[in-house]
Amino acid sequence: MENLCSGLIKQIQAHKLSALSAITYFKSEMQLTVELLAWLKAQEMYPQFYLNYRDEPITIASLGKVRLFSDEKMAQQFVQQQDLPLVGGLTFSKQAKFWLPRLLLENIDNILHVTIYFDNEQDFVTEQHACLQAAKTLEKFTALQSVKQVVHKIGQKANTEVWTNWIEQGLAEIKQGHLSKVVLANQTEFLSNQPIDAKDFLAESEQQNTGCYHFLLAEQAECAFVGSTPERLYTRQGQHMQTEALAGTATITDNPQYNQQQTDWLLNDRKNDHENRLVVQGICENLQPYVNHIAVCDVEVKQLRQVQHLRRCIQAELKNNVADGVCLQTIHPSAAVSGLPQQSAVQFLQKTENFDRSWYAGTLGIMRKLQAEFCVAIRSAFIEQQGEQSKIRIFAGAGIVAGSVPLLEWQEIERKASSLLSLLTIE
Ligand SMILES: C=C(O[C@@H]1C=C(C(=O)O)C=C[C@H]1O)C(=O)O
Ligand SMILES: [Mg+2]
Repeated sequence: MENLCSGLIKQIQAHKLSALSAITYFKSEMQLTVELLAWLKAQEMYPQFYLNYRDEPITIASLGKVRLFSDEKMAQQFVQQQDLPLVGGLTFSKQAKFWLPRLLLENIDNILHVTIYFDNEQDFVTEQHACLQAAKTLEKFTALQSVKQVVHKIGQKANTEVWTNWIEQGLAEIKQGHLSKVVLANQTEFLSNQPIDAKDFLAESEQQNTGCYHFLLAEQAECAFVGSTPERLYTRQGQHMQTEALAGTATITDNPQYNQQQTDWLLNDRKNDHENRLVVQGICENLQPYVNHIAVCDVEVKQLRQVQHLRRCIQAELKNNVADGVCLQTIHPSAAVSGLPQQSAVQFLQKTENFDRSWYAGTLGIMRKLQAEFCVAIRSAFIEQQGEQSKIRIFAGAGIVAGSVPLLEWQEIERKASSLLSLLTIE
Protein backbone atom coordinates (compact mmCIF):
# COMPACT_ATOMS: atom_id res chain seq x y z
CA MET A 1 0.00 0.00 0.00
CA GLU A 2 2.87 2.36 0.82
CA ASN A 3 4.43 1.85 -2.61
CA LEU A 4 1.11 2.46 -4.24
CA CYS A 5 0.68 5.66 -2.29
CA SER A 6 4.18 7.05 -2.89
CA GLY A 7 3.99 6.10 -6.57
CA LEU A 8 0.83 8.14 -6.95
CA ILE A 9 2.31 11.08 -5.04
CA LYS A 10 5.29 11.11 -7.42
CA GLN A 11 2.96 11.13 -10.43
CA ILE A 12 0.93 13.99 -8.98
CA GLN A 13 4.03 16.04 -8.18
CA ALA A 14 5.40 15.50 -11.68
CA HIS A 15 2.20 16.72 -13.31
CA LYS A 16 2.47 19.97 -15.26
CA LEU A 17 -0.57 21.93 -16.26
CA SER A 18 -1.96 20.43 -19.41
CA ALA A 19 -4.08 22.26 -21.90
CA LEU A 20 -4.50 19.08 -23.90
CA SER A 21 -7.12 17.40 -21.76
CA ALA A 22 -9.75 18.60 -19.35
CA ILE A 23 -8.91 15.87 -16.85
CA THR A 24 -5.60 14.14 -16.14
CA TYR A 25 -5.52 10.92 -14.16
CA PHE A 26 -2.88 9.13 -12.13
CA LYS A 27 -3.16 5.39 -11.95
CA SER A 28 -1.56 2.63 -9.98
CA GLU A 29 -2.36 -1.00 -9.35
CA MET A 30 -1.22 -3.82 -7.14
CA GLN A 31 -2.07 -7.44 -6.37
CA LEU A 32 -3.67 -6.87 -3.02
CA THR A 33 -6.92 -7.66 -1.26
CA VAL A 34 -8.18 -4.66 0.65
CA GLU A 35 -11.31 -4.14 2.66
CA LEU A 36 -12.69 -1.14 0.85
CA LEU A 37 -15.28 -0.57 3.58
CA ALA A 38 -12.51 -0.38 6.20
CA TRP A 39 -10.76 2.16 4.01
CA LEU A 40 -13.95 4.21 3.57
CA LYS A 41 -14.59 4.04 7.30
CA ALA A 42 -11.34 5.91 7.95
CA GLN A 43 -12.07 8.76 5.54
CA GLU A 44 -13.50 12.21 5.99
CA MET A 45 -13.79 13.17 2.33
CA TYR A 46 -17.27 13.20 0.74
CA PRO A 47 -19.20 12.10 -1.20
CA GLN A 48 -18.39 8.48 -0.55
CA PHE A 49 -19.63 5.79 -2.87
CA TYR A 50 -19.36 2.02 -2.71
CA LEU A 51 -20.64 -0.79 -4.90
CA ASN A 52 -19.94 -4.49 -4.51
CA TYR A 53 -21.18 -6.24 -7.66
CA ARG A 54 -23.63 -9.10 -7.45
CA ASP A 55 -22.35 -11.36 -10.22
CA GLU A 56 -18.68 -10.47 -10.64
CA PRO A 57 -15.73 -10.28 -8.21
CA ILE A 58 -15.68 -6.48 -8.49
CA THR A 59 -15.98 -3.91 -5.73
CA ILE A 60 -15.54 -0.20 -6.23
CA ALA A 61 -15.27 2.64 -3.74
CA SER A 62 -14.76 6.32 -4.31
CA LEU A 63 -14.10 9.54 -2.42
CA GLY A 64 -14.78 13.15 -3.32
CA LYS A 65 -15.97 14.68 -6.55
CA VAL A 66 -14.19 16.49 -9.34
CA ARG A 67 -17.12 17.06 -11.71
CA LEU A 68 -20.83 16.81 -11.01
CA PHE A 69 -23.73 16.18 -13.43
CA SER A 70 -27.37 16.52 -12.55
CA ASP A 71 -28.57 15.20 -15.89
CA GLU A 72 -27.89 11.66 -17.09
CA LYS A 73 -27.56 12.78 -20.73
CA MET A 74 -24.83 15.28 -19.83
CA ALA A 75 -23.19 12.59 -17.74
CA GLN A 76 -23.24 10.18 -20.68
CA GLN A 77 -21.81 12.83 -23.01
CA PHE A 78 -18.92 13.45 -20.61
CA VAL A 79 -18.24 9.72 -20.30
CA GLN A 80 -18.18 9.29 -24.07
CA GLN A 81 -16.07 12.36 -24.81
CA GLN A 82 -13.55 11.93 -22.01
CA ASP A 83 -13.59 8.14 -21.71
CA LEU A 84 -13.74 8.48 -17.91
CA PRO A 85 -16.06 6.76 -15.41
CA LEU A 86 -18.82 8.44 -13.44
CA VAL A 87 -20.48 7.04 -10.35
CA GLY A 88 -23.91 7.89 -9.00
CA GLY A 89 -27.44 7.29 -10.15
CA LEU A 90 -31.03 8.41 -10.18
CA THR A 91 -33.34 8.79 -7.21
CA PHE A 92 -36.71 7.07 -7.43
CA SER A 93 -38.21 10.24 -8.88
CA LYS A 94 -35.45 10.37 -11.53
CA GLN A 95 -33.26 13.10 -10.14
CA ALA A 96 -29.85 12.34 -11.57
CA LYS A 97 -26.61 12.75 -9.66
CA PHE A 98 -23.41 11.58 -11.30
CA TRP A 99 -19.90 12.58 -10.45
CA LEU A 100 -16.30 12.00 -11.39
CA PRO A 101 -14.73 11.08 -8.05
CA ARG A 102 -11.43 12.48 -6.83
CA LEU A 103 -10.25 8.99 -6.06
CA LEU A 104 -11.55 5.68 -7.37
CA LEU A 105 -10.55 2.30 -5.94
CA GLU A 106 -11.50 -0.82 -7.83
CA ASN A 107 -10.97 -4.32 -6.54
CA ILE A 108 -11.14 -6.58 -9.56
CA ASP A 109 -10.21 -10.24 -9.07
CA ASN A 110 -8.03 -9.31 -6.09
CA ILE A 111 -6.13 -6.64 -7.95
CA LEU A 112 -6.49 -3.16 -6.56
CA HIS A 113 -6.63 -0.37 -9.12
CA VAL A 114 -6.34 3.18 -7.82
CA THR A 115 -7.07 6.24 -9.95
CA ILE A 116 -6.84 9.89 -8.92
CA TYR A 117 -8.40 12.57 -11.12
CA PHE A 118 -6.99 16.07 -11.61
CA ASP A 119 -9.16 18.76 -13.14
CA ASN A 120 -7.00 20.89 -15.48
CA GLU A 121 -9.77 23.48 -15.69
CA GLN A 122 -9.56 24.31 -11.98
CA ASP A 123 -6.90 26.14 -9.98
CA PHE A 124 -3.67 24.16 -10.35
CA VAL A 125 -2.42 24.46 -6.77
CA THR A 126 -5.81 23.62 -5.26
CA GLU A 127 -6.14 20.58 -7.50
CA GLN A 128 -2.63 19.39 -6.74
CA HIS A 129 -3.30 19.70 -3.03
CA ALA A 130 -6.60 17.82 -3.33
CA CYS A 131 -4.94 15.01 -5.31
CA LEU A 132 -2.13 14.65 -2.77
CA GLN A 133 -4.69 14.51 0.03
CA ALA A 134 -6.52 11.82 -1.92
CA ALA A 135 -3.35 9.73 -2.32
CA LYS A 136 -2.71 9.96 1.42
CA THR A 137 -6.09 8.43 2.25
CA LEU A 138 -4.56 5.11 1.16
CA GLU A 139 -2.54 5.09 4.36
CA LYS A 140 -5.62 5.04 6.56
CA PHE A 141 -7.86 2.11 7.41
CA THR A 142 -10.20 1.67 10.37
CA ALA A 143 -11.01 -1.89 11.40
CA LEU A 144 -14.63 -2.90 10.85
CA GLN A 145 -16.61 -3.95 13.87
CA SER A 146 -19.60 -6.18 14.25
CA VAL A 147 -22.88 -4.39 14.79
CA LYS A 148 -24.18 -5.16 18.25
CA GLN A 149 -26.29 -2.08 18.76
CA VAL A 150 -29.76 -2.40 20.16
CA VAL A 151 -32.47 -0.48 18.36
CA HIS A 152 -36.08 0.30 19.08
CA LYS A 153 -38.84 1.23 16.71
CA ILE A 154 -39.82 4.90 16.85
CA GLY A 155 -42.29 5.06 14.01
CA GLN A 156 -43.57 3.85 10.71
CA LYS A 157 -45.27 5.64 7.85
CA ALA A 158 -47.98 3.01 7.57
CA ASN A 159 -49.27 0.67 10.24
CA THR A 160 -51.31 -2.34 9.14
CA GLU A 161 -54.52 -0.27 8.88
CA VAL A 162 -52.96 2.50 6.82
CA TRP A 163 -51.22 -0.12 4.69
CA THR A 164 -54.47 -1.97 4.10
CA ASN A 165 -56.07 1.31 3.09
CA TRP A 166 -53.26 2.10 0.60
CA ILE A 167 -53.56 -1.36 -0.91
CA GLU A 168 -57.32 -1.07 -1.21
CA GLN A 169 -56.90 2.23 -3.02
CA GLY A 170 -54.39 0.57 -5.34
CA LEU A 171 -56.71 -2.37 -5.94
CA ALA A 172 -59.55 0.05 -6.78
CA GLU A 173 -57.37 1.73 -9.43
CA ILE A 174 -56.51 -1.71 -10.81
CA LYS A 175 -60.18 -2.72 -10.90
CA GLN A 176 -61.09 0.47 -12.75
CA GLY A 177 -58.40 -0.31 -15.30
CA HIS A 178 -56.21 2.75 -14.56
CA LEU A 179 -53.35 0.58 -13.38
CA SER A 180 -52.35 -3.04 -13.76
CA LYS A 181 -49.71 -2.94 -11.01
CA VAL A 182 -48.49 -0.55 -8.35
CA VAL A 183 -45.58 -1.10 -5.97
CA LEU A 184 -46.43 0.42 -2.60
CA ALA A 185 -43.76 0.83 0.07
CA ASN A 186 -43.42 1.59 3.75
CA GLN A 187 -40.75 3.38 5.75
CA THR A 188 -40.01 2.24 9.31
CA GLU A 189 -37.78 4.17 11.72
CA PHE A 190 -35.56 2.88 14.48
CA LEU A 191 -33.29 4.55 17.01
CA SER A 192 -30.14 2.91 18.38
CA ASN A 193 -28.69 3.17 21.87
CA GLN A 194 -25.19 3.73 20.45
CA PRO A 195 -24.01 5.16 17.11
CA ILE A 196 -24.13 2.69 14.22
CA ASP A 197 -21.39 3.04 11.66
CA ALA A 198 -22.84 2.64 8.16
CA LYS A 199 -19.72 0.79 6.94
CA ASP A 200 -19.84 -1.70 9.80
CA PHE A 201 -23.50 -2.22 9.07
CA LEU A 202 -22.94 -2.78 5.36
CA ALA A 203 -20.02 -5.13 6.01
CA GLU A 204 -22.33 -7.20 8.21
CA SER A 205 -24.94 -7.19 5.49
CA GLU A 206 -22.36 -8.37 2.93
CA GLN A 207 -21.64 -11.35 5.14
CA GLN A 208 -25.28 -12.25 5.63
CA ASN A 209 -27.12 -11.13 2.51
CA THR A 210 -25.22 -13.05 -0.11
CA GLY A 211 -26.27 -13.00 -3.76
CA CYS A 212 -26.81 -9.25 -3.69
CA TYR A 213 -25.23 -5.98 -4.74
CA HIS A 214 -24.08 -4.03 -1.69
CA PHE A 215 -24.04 -0.27 -1.94
CA LEU A 216 -23.34 2.85 0.07
CA LEU A 217 -23.80 6.50 -0.74
CA ALA A 218 -22.77 9.11 1.83
CA GLU A 219 -22.94 12.70 0.69
CA GLN A 220 -21.83 13.91 4.11
CA ALA A 221 -20.62 12.48 7.42
CA GLU A 222 -23.98 12.43 9.21
CA CYS A 223 -26.03 10.46 6.75
CA ALA A 224 -25.46 7.35 4.64
CA PHE A 225 -27.74 5.41 2.34
CA VAL A 226 -26.89 1.70 2.38
CA GLY A 227 -28.35 -1.55 1.28
CA SER A 228 -28.04 -5.05 -0.17
CA THR A 229 -30.21 -5.53 -3.21
CA PRO A 230 -30.84 -8.65 -5.28
CA GLU A 231 -31.97 -6.57 -8.25
CA ARG A 232 -30.06 -5.43 -11.30
CA LEU A 233 -31.29 -2.45 -13.27
CA TYR A 234 -28.98 -3.31 -16.15
CA THR A 235 -25.45 -4.09 -17.12
CA ARG A 236 -24.01 -3.00 -20.45
CA GLN A 237 -20.97 -4.17 -22.40
CA GLY A 238 -20.81 -2.00 -25.50
CA GLN A 239 -24.21 -2.39 -27.15
CA HIS A 240 -25.05 -5.61 -25.32
CA MET A 241 -27.34 -5.08 -22.37
CA GLN A 242 -28.67 -7.42 -19.74
CA THR A 243 -31.56 -6.48 -17.53
CA GLU A 244 -34.10 -8.49 -15.57
CA ALA A 245 -37.59 -8.66 -14.16
CA LEU A 246 -37.31 -9.53 -10.47
CA ALA A 247 -40.77 -9.65 -8.93
CA GLY A 248 -42.98 -12.16 -7.18
CA THR A 249 -42.05 -13.28 -3.69
CA ALA A 250 -42.19 -16.31 -1.39
CA THR A 251 -40.67 -17.01 2.00
CA ILE A 252 -37.33 -18.58 2.90
CA THR A 253 -36.73 -20.06 6.33
CA ASP A 254 -34.10 -22.42 7.72
CA ASN A 255 -36.22 -25.40 6.74
CA PRO A 256 -35.08 -26.69 3.31
CA GLN A 257 -38.24 -28.74 2.80
CA TYR A 258 -40.51 -25.81 3.46
CA ASN A 259 -38.36 -23.63 1.20
CA GLN A 260 -38.72 -26.14 -1.63
CA GLN A 261 -42.51 -26.14 -1.19
CA GLN A 262 -42.44 -22.36 -1.35
CA THR A 263 -40.30 -22.48 -4.51
CA ASP A 264 -42.74 -24.87 -6.16
CA TRP A 265 -45.66 -22.74 -5.08
CA LEU A 266 -44.00 -19.55 -6.34
CA LEU A 267 -43.28 -21.06 -9.76
CA ASN A 268 -46.93 -22.04 -10.12
CA ASP A 269 -48.71 -19.14 -8.49
CA ARG A 270 -50.67 -17.06 -11.00
CA LYS A 271 -50.64 -13.83 -9.02
CA ASN A 272 -46.84 -13.87 -8.62
CA ASP A 273 -46.32 -14.83 -12.25
CA HIS A 274 -48.53 -11.93 -13.28
CA GLU A 275 -46.52 -9.58 -11.02
CA ASN A 276 -43.35 -10.71 -12.76
CA ARG A 277 -44.70 -10.68 -16.32
CA LEU A 278 -45.87 -7.09 -15.94
CA VAL A 279 -42.26 -6.10 -15.22
CA VAL A 280 -41.10 -7.96 -18.34
CA GLN A 281 -43.82 -6.25 -20.35
CA GLY A 282 -42.93 -2.78 -19.04
CA ILE A 283 -39.19 -3.20 -19.69
CA CYS A 284 -39.67 -4.67 -23.18
CA GLU A 285 -42.18 -2.01 -24.26
CA ASN A 286 -39.99 0.82 -23.03
CA LEU A 287 -36.82 -0.56 -24.61
CA GLN A 288 -38.41 -1.50 -27.94
CA PRO A 289 -37.58 1.78 -29.80
CA TYR A 290 -33.92 1.53 -28.73
CA VAL A 291 -33.02 -2.09 -29.46
CA ASN A 292 -32.31 -4.18 -32.53
CA HIS A 293 -33.11 -7.33 -30.65
CA ILE A 294 -34.53 -8.30 -27.28
CA ALA A 295 -35.00 -11.75 -25.71
CA VAL A 296 -36.60 -12.87 -22.45
CA CYS A 297 -35.16 -15.96 -20.70
CA ASP A 298 -37.19 -18.62 -18.88
CA VAL A 299 -38.39 -17.92 -15.40
CA GLU A 300 -36.09 -18.89 -12.51
CA VAL A 301 -36.08 -18.48 -8.74
CA LYS A 302 -33.61 -16.21 -7.00
CA GLN A 303 -33.15 -17.33 -3.41
CA LEU A 304 -32.11 -14.93 -0.68
CA ARG A 305 -31.84 -15.15 3.10
CA GLN A 306 -35.42 -14.18 3.96
CA VAL A 307 -37.26 -14.32 0.66
CA GLN A 308 -37.14 -15.87 -2.80
CA HIS A 309 -38.18 -14.14 -6.00
CA LEU A 310 -39.23 -14.98 -9.53
CA ARG A 311 -36.75 -13.67 -12.07
CA ARG A 312 -36.76 -13.41 -15.82
CA CYS A 313 -33.50 -12.23 -17.35
CA ILE A 314 -33.68 -10.06 -20.44
CA GLN A 315 -30.94 -9.68 -23.05
CA ALA A 316 -30.95 -6.84 -25.53
CA GLU A 317 -28.81 -5.54 -28.36
CA LEU A 318 -28.95 -1.74 -28.23
CA LYS A 319 -29.09 0.32 -31.41
CA ASN A 320 -25.81 1.95 -32.35
CA ASN A 321 -26.26 5.40 -30.87
CA VAL A 322 -27.99 4.24 -27.70
CA ALA A 323 -26.07 4.53 -24.42
CA ASP A 324 -26.67 4.95 -20.68
CA GLY A 325 -28.65 8.20 -20.80
CA VAL A 326 -31.41 6.43 -22.71
CA CYS A 327 -31.08 3.14 -20.80
CA LEU A 328 -31.52 4.84 -17.45
CA GLN A 329 -34.41 6.99 -18.63
CA THR A 330 -36.31 4.12 -20.20
CA ILE A 331 -35.84 1.33 -17.67
CA HIS A 332 -35.93 3.28 -14.41
CA PRO A 333 -38.17 3.11 -12.39
CA SER A 334 -39.22 -0.29 -13.72
CA ALA A 335 -42.54 -1.93 -12.93
CA ALA A 336 -40.67 -3.92 -10.24
CA VAL A 337 -40.52 -0.79 -8.08
CA SER A 338 -43.13 1.59 -9.53
CA GLY A 339 -45.88 -0.23 -11.42
CA LEU A 340 -47.61 -0.25 -14.77
CA PRO A 341 -48.37 2.00 -16.63
CA GLN A 342 -45.31 3.67 -15.21
CA GLN A 343 -46.46 7.29 -15.14
CA SER A 344 -49.86 6.61 -13.62
CA ALA A 345 -48.28 4.30 -11.05
CA VAL A 346 -45.72 6.93 -10.03
CA GLN A 347 -48.49 9.55 -9.74
CA PHE A 348 -50.54 7.21 -7.59
CA LEU A 349 -47.54 6.59 -5.30
CA GLN A 350 -46.84 10.31 -5.00
CA LYS A 351 -50.32 11.03 -3.78
CA THR A 352 -50.67 7.90 -1.62
CA GLU A 353 -47.35 7.25 0.15
CA ASN A 354 -46.79 9.84 2.87
CA PHE A 355 -42.99 9.98 2.57
CA ASP A 356 -40.27 10.79 0.05
CA ARG A 357 -38.62 7.68 -1.40
CA SER A 358 -35.46 9.63 -2.20
CA TRP A 359 -32.77 7.02 -3.09
CA TYR A 360 -34.98 4.09 -2.06
CA ALA A 361 -35.93 2.20 -5.26
CA GLY A 362 -33.66 4.56 -7.17
CA THR A 363 -30.68 3.25 -9.08
CA LEU A 364 -26.97 3.41 -8.22
CA GLY A 365 -24.00 2.35 -10.28
CA ILE A 366 -21.14 3.24 -12.55
CA MET A 367 -21.14 4.50 -16.10
CA ARG A 368 -18.22 4.08 -18.50
CA LYS A 369 -17.81 4.41 -22.23
CA LEU A 370 -17.90 0.68 -22.88
CA GLN A 371 -19.45 -0.67 -19.69
CA ALA A 372 -22.10 0.20 -17.18
CA GLU A 373 -23.52 -1.51 -14.12
CA PHE A 374 -26.58 -0.30 -12.23
CA CYS A 375 -28.50 -1.91 -9.38
CA VAL A 376 -31.96 -1.09 -8.06
CA ALA A 377 -31.54 0.42 -4.60
CA ILE A 378 -34.13 -1.62 -2.68
CA ARG A 379 -33.55 -3.51 0.64
CA SER A 380 -32.05 -0.21 1.70
CA ALA A 381 -31.92 2.25 4.58
CA PHE A 382 -30.73 5.69 5.59
CA ILE A 383 -28.49 5.74 8.65
CA GLU A 384 -28.37 9.19 10.25
CA GLN A 385 -26.14 10.15 13.17
CA GLN A 386 -27.89 12.05 15.94
CA GLY A 387 -25.36 12.65 18.71
CA GLU A 388 -24.75 9.37 20.50
CA GLN A 389 -27.59 7.65 18.70
CA SER A 390 -28.34 6.68 15.13
CA LYS A 391 -31.64 6.81 13.36
CA ILE A 392 -32.29 4.12 10.78
CA ARG A 393 -35.02 4.44 8.21
CA ILE A 394 -35.68 1.15 6.47
CA PHE A 395 -37.77 0.84 3.32
CA ALA A 396 -39.65 -2.11 1.86
CA GLY A 397 -42.27 -2.40 -0.84
CA ALA A 398 -44.47 -4.93 -2.58
CA GLY A 399 -46.04 -5.15 -6.01
CA ILE A 400 -49.82 -4.90 -5.82
CA VAL A 401 -51.78 -6.57 -8.61
CA ALA A 402 -55.33 -7.93 -8.94
CA GLY A 403 -55.65 -10.59 -6.25
CA SER A 404 -53.23 -9.00 -3.77
CA VAL A 405 -54.26 -9.50 -0.14
CA PRO A 406 -53.26 -6.54 2.11
CA LEU A 407 -52.12 -8.64 5.08
CA LEU A 408 -50.08 -11.01 2.92
CA GLU A 409 -48.41 -8.02 1.27
CA TRP A 410 -47.73 -6.67 4.77
CA GLN A 411 -45.99 -9.92 5.71
CA GLU A 412 -44.04 -9.70 2.46
CA ILE A 413 -42.68 -6.21 3.19
CA GLU A 414 -41.86 -7.18 6.77
CA ARG A 415 -39.75 -10.07 5.49
CA LYS A 416 -38.04 -7.84 2.97
CA ALA A 417 -37.24 -5.25 5.65
CA SER A 418 -35.85 -7.99 7.88
CA SER A 419 -32.93 -8.59 5.48
CA LEU A 420 -31.38 -5.43 7.01
CA LEU A 421 -33.25 -5.24 10.27
CA SER A 422 -32.18 -8.71 11.40
CA LEU A 423 -28.56 -7.48 11.48
CA LEU A 424 -29.49 -5.44 14.56
CA THR A 425 -30.98 -6.38 17.90
CA ILE A 426 -34.49 -5.04 18.36
CA GLU A 427 -35.62 -4.41 21.88
C1 LIG B 1 -40.07 -3.08 -3.86
C2 LIG B 1 -39.33 -4.06 -3.35
O1 LIG B 1 -39.14 -5.27 -3.96
C3 LIG B 1 -39.72 -5.52 -5.23
C4 LIG B 1 -41.04 -6.19 -5.10
C5 LIG B 1 -41.17 -7.56 -5.19
C6 LIG B 1 -42.52 -8.20 -5.02
O2 LIG B 1 -43.50 -7.51 -4.71
O3 LIG B 1 -42.65 -9.42 -5.15
C7 LIG B 1 -40.06 -8.35 -5.46
C8 LIG B 1 -38.86 -7.81 -5.75
C9 LIG B 1 -38.74 -6.36 -6.01
O4 LIG B 1 -39.00 -6.14 -7.34
C10 LIG B 1 -38.62 -3.89 -2.07
O5 LIG B 1 -37.92 -4.81 -1.63
O6 LIG B 1 -38.73 -2.80 -1.45
MG1 LIG C 1 -44.82 -9.35 -4.40
